[in-house]
Amino acid sequence: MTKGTQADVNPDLKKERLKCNFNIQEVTFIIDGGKDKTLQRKKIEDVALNIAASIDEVPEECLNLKERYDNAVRKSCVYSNIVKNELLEITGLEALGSPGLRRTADAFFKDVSPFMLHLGMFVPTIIGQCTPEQQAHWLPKALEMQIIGAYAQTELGHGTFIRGLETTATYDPATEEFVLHSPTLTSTKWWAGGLGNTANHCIVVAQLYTKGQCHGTHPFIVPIRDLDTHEPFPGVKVGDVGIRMGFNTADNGFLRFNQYRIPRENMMMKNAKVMKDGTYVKVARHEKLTYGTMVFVRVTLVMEAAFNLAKAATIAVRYSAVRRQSQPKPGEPEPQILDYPTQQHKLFICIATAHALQLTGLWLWRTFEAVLADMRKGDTDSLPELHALSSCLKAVSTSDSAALIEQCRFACGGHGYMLSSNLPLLYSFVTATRTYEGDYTVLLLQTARFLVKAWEQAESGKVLTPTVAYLACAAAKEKVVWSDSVDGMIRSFQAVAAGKIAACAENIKRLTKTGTSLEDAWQLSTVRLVAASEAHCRAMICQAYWHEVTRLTASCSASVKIVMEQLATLYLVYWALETTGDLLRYSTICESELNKLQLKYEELLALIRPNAVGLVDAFDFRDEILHSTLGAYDGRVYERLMEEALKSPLNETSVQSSFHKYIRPLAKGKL
Ligand SMILES: CCCCCCCCCCCCCC(=O)SCCNC(=O)CCNC(=O)[C@H](O)C(C)(C)COP(=O)(O)OP(=O)(O)OC[C@H]1O[C@@H](n2cnc3c(N)ncnc32)[C@H](O)[C@@H]1OP(=O)(O)O
Ligand SMILES: Cc1cc2nc3c(=O)[nH]c(=O)nc-3n(C[C@H](O)[C@H](O)[C@H](O)COP(=O)(O)OP(=O)(O)OC[C@H]3O[C@@H](n4cnc5c(N)ncnc54)[C@H](O)[C@@H]3O)c2cc1C
Repeated sequence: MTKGTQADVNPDLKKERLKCNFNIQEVTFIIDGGKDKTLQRKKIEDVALNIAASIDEVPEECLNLKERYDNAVRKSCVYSNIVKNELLEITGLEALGSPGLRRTADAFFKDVSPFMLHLGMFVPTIIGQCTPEQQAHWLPKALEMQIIGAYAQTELGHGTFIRGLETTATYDPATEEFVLHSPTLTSTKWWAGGLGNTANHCIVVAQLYTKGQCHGTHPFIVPIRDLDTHEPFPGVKVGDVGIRMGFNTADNGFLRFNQYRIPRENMMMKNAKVMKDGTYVKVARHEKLTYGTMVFVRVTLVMEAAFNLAKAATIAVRYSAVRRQSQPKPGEPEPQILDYPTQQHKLFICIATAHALQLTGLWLWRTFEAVLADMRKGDTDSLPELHALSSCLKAVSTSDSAALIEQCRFACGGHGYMLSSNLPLLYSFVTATRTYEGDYTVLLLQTARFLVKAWEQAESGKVLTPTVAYLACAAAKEKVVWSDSVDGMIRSFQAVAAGKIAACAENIKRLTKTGTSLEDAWQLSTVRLVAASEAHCRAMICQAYWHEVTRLTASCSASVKIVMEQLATLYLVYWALETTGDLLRYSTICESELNKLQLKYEELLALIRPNAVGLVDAFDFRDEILHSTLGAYDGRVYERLMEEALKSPLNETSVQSSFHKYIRPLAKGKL
């Protein structure tokens, strides 16, 4: 954070900080994943943010589309040099996935870097899908930025259904090349970030044909532009997909091939190979290992959702401490809007959800690393559970984060609608995460497949994997008695999930018994399957969040333990109240217990209130990263709004030329 002098700080914010009764730094360490991680992040920020401070002469939003793109490329090059020459020295290759790097990127780009997919997907796919020899060839070039890559999987006609992709890669043994082709309009690659004008290489996911047989989709590394002239190669047609809701500096592109040839070695061959004579050899022990990059990105998106929500919560809570409005008690001063329980209801769940997603995200990351370690030993048994876990957590975290960021904007009233608050841009960026890397509904249905199978295993008394172990109690018809203790609430959320999964399985069984095909029975059950999957995911987040809070605060000061537990309890109670219908159906909760729960919720809001600003300070965002007139550390909201307004190009002259061209002639009847 940029603290400035105490004298500059808004007096209400100053008082809030004095009220805070826990050690902010201890909470920062928990959120970052440990003291060492915080120190490393701060080191990275110190190096990168000095440069970022002077990177934009004109506010990004005042530039036209083309200028914004050029400016984003300029900044991406400056930033890449910092990463390459300074930041990677701090942490080594590990820095690529470090929170410090993610945070400092936001100081450079209010929107998105056209290089984001280079580091976000191109490099990870080289690491995940190439043989060691291929990695030795491509990785240094990519890390040195000698080549810039994109990830082109989605086509105009298909995004979700990967097996339906139409681009073909046909092996020609005579020349030992693959021939890439886009046979239809709908086979045009569409959406890839960085592809339109920036990338000179691209990972292309295409249907592989060899010896006249199709072997399904496989990834290829494809040079698409000349490294010197940057002109597209003959046989390649590439461009920008047009203006989008957000991501307008991300350079999302389209790509078509006309019988375009690449060497055989450009097939990414870790999981499958095509030999010189065209023989296809499967290496991987699991059918879906070519989907590995998507699983990796889904895992990282859970913490990405937490990060963006934490930014929005910081902006809205600080603003709510500064903003005063209305006069509920005659003759008394207008209260800070943060004192209204309805405002606390809008905002404290945002802080709690940012914690829940961050701690669940860290736990998921460790699970991912453990599965990778198993797979290196040839054991893919835990992959289905990881796919089910990462699918639903990606879906629910991105959806919750987008909805709550919009809630933060509502909580800031009219000023939240200003671009300079940064809430609109944050929302347009995050709402895309609900769609990309697997649409919300589609991913929940993937988890549902796993859950229905797990239910069948539970019913037949088989041992269940850890994340679905709770199904055993439901299958054994054990009644869950409601209790508002933390463990009691988690058990009840699990009972809701189990009840919904059981009802889906029951419905599918009923339909198939009466002659409906399994596919149709599944489709007819999908509305409930999505709801069951979401309930499972919510129960899992509640359990992981509480477990992590207990574990991580075991050696903390008492006040930190208290405030972290208050937030986690608030999260559980909030979701119990949001899902009362489900609890009434699947647990023993009754009306008096619901009333008690509502009171508990209101008490928690009051308990958290004095620590609200301290809690968002603990996210430790420097002003250069927040980019917000409403959320800066010093709370000089009105001064900053005025300063930004004066930067508008419409304030450069007191009279616009349009007055003389149109308004005056209109008034004079001469138009
Ligand atoms: C610096 C800033 C950083 C910011 C963040 C990073 C930036 C990133 C920015 C990103 C920008 C955006 C970038 C982008 O957007 S890149 C494009 C992303 N695209 C997608 O995500 C497409 C989504 N679609 C799919 O993933 C598949 O088509 C699905 C999964 C829907 C179906 O597929 P398919 O039709 O082939 O399969 P099936 O349904 O017949 O199921 C058959 C079986 O396969 C199992 N199965 C399926 N999948 C997996 C899996 N993965 N691991 C293990 N197993 C898997 C499945 O459970 C089932 O098992 P069973 O039930 O039969 O036992
Ligand atoms: C900002 C942004 C950046 C992107 N970047 C990239 C990139 O770099 N590279 C890349 O390859 N792609 C990229 N994408 C594409 C993205 O991955 C796809 O848009 C996403 O996977 C969804 O696929 P779709 O667009 O085909 O949606 P569709 O699948 O057509 O979805 C439309 C609707 O149909 C529903 N639906 C579809 N199938 C089913 C089903 N089986 N059952 C029930 N409902 C279903 C969905 O729930 C949704 O409501 C990007 C997209 C965006 C928005």
